[in-house]
Amino acid sequence: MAPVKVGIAGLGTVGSGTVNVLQSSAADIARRIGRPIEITHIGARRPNPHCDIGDIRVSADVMALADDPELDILIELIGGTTVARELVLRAIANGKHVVTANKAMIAEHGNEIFAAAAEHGVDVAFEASVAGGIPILKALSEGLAANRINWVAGIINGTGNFILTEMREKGRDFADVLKEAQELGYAEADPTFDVEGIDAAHKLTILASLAFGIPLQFDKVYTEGISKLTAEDIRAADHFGYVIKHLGIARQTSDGVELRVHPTLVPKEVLLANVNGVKNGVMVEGDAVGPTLFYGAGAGSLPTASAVVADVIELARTLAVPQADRVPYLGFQTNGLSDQRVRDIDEVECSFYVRLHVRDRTGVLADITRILSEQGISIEALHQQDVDGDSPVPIVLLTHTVRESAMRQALEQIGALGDVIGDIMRIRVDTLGA
Ligand SMILES: NC(=O)C1=CN([C@@H]2O[C@H](COP(=O)(O)OP(=O)(O)OC[C@H]3O[C@@H](n4cnc5c(N)ncnc54)[C@H](O)[C@@H]3O)[C@@H](O)[C@H]2O)C=CC1
Ligand SMILES: N[C@@H](CC=O)C(=O)O
Ligand code: NA
Repeated sequence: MAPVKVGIAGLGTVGSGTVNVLQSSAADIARRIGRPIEITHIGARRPNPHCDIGDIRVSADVMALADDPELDILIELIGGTTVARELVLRAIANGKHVVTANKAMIAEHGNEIFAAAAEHGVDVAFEASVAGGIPILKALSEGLAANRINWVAGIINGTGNFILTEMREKGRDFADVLKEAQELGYAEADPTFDVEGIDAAHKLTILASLAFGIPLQFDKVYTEGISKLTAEDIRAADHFGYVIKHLGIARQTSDGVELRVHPTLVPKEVLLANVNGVKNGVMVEGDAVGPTLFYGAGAGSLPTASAVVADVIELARTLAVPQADRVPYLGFQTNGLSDQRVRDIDEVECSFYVRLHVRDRTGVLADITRILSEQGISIEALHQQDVDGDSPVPIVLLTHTVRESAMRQALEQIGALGDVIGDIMRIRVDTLGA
């Protein structure tokens, strides 16, 4: 049979990995599909020494791929949301299926892209966009399709998890580890996307849509990054029996869904607390299956290419299937998507870790506990560290479950006390069903 012809736009970390996997697994892929996959066109501004593209046609202008009548599938790996969106919409308009690793583009423009794809009868596959090589999107849209999903909680940014792990295990400096993550090809073009939680928010947007059958709503995700975490917090969390992880959490409640990305104290014995380095882990709790955990490399050239090529293989197997008969873009029929509301962060209920520094003066602790009690917040554990001389005294406490709005108001009042010095750190705690 004639080969399935694909074009690859972008020959960076993921693009070169995709070339390498398509080449190294060519014989097995042909055995799976019944015919070969051939890369016939690459969009790149410069060669990449990490892959050998032989005499494959190269265009500096990626739009040439969208207009190439030979291509069955366009693989978008340039990143960003402007040229990539234009490229993908143009390929769709020209009747091509699309595979992408671009979570920013799907989270922010996916609703528009899927509408265009439905109009032109083509598919858009994006497994690589969430948790790299872990087949979590396929798990949600197919493997767990029998379930009503209660919640999804995941470490979904490899760079951030790599930084937190190296800080905790080796006492390394934040900036130094971030630089290494960039050199290893884990970080986004703009690494603030990784450390400020934007990348995780893009991925959570996608996960939540596939879990709950809701439209993509990136603008509704509450997002906090990891850049303000200190070695002191990592040590204090450890003292109380927790590990700090940067989690994306999507939870179904009786009154709407919660969509939030923030550092979280997770009990040490929970499996997710032991997902380290660039690895990602995603927990999904379904009503029939109960809790499940998906683990693997969340970033990097070959692991991400694994997901890209799996999407290409699936499309190549099903080129003749009409779009209406395929797995829907978000796992639910577009006219079956729910319009339930997204809760405000102030409505969320959880327990909190709070760390602050105070002047060593009689009565300051009483002031703090009075304010907490006035807001209905009870303390589960409190640790006050001994210090020498007049140095500020670090106080760390854990609360019982409290509504976010009450915690916020209490911390505003505590912060205004004359004897509280500097910023107060508060981190949400989640036992993840344990
Ligand atoms: N690096 C990783 O581990 C992962 C990356 N992703 C996503 O995959 C996509 C690609 O990421 P990377 O390969 O890491 O980025 P990268 O920066 O290594 O590669 C992107 C390549 O596209 C090229 N490019 C950008 N705009 C172009 C244009 N207009 N015309 C021609 N070439 C253009 C760049 O020169 C670069 O070679 C992004 O959407 C990223 O978020 C997803 C999962 C993991
Ligand atoms: N920058 C991202 C790459 C994969 O999505 C990450 O570190 O997870
Ligand atoms: Na994935």
